[in-house]
Amino acid sequence: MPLDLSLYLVTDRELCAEQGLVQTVVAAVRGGVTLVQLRDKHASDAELIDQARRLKAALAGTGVALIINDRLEVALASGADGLHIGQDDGDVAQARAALGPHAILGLSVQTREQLARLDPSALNYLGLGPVFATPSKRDHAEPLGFEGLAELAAASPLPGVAIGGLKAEHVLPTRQAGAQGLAVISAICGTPDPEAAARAFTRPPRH
Ligand SMILES: Cc1ncc(COP(=O)(O)OP(=O)(O)O)c(N)n1
Ligand SMILES: Cc1nc(C(=O)O)sc1CCOP(=O)(O)O
Ligand SMILES: [Mg+2]
Repeated sequence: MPLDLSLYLVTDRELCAEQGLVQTVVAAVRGGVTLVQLRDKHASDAELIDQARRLKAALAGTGVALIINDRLEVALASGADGLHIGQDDGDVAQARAALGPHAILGLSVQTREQLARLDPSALNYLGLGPVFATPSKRDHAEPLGFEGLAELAAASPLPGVAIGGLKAEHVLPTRQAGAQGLAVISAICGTPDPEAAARAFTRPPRH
């Protein structure tokens, strides 16, 4: 499955609940989402595997890959296309060994020191953030701003996707900072029209 980081939707249990997880994701993909991450901190493994399988079926034929947040066992059992882990979510080399060479593996990075320590050969992309403070992740690190994002992106040995408080109006500055794309939760999930919300990122208004 090709990796397109342009518009990366990260799901949220509560925000997707109103319209349904699968319906929200399908609408967002119609609007231009290029990659999807299933993120649910409260679901059991069994529940998450079921959600992942339903999402994978819904994404069939779209060319959009499905990534699982945090849980290697769920990624392996569900037939998802990959895994996203943070600095405290386990060992990158072990995850790569378990997933095999073709799966997508992403890692969150917040600092230059973390960048210097990582092994790029085991990874496909980096999540760089947060750009802004966000209520979607209560334990997030110190916001980078676009200046901090640009410093990380310039030093990154891998394609980076920016995350944290990003809205459609941030497409241009995010790209100018050197990120290949934007990862978002609340600007798409939980909006009345996830398709239109995604489209706003792919066709930002002219100034
Ligand atoms: C694309 C992307 N980037 C960063 C994160 C954050 O991962 P992590 O630091 O492990 O935090 P949680 O998402 O697990 O709370 C991400 N999920 N996706
Ligand atoms: C899941 C996540 N990770 C972050 C990081 O900085 O690593 S910020 C974040 C939440 C992003 O949600 P929203 O688009 O609603 O701000
Ligand atoms: Mg994590």
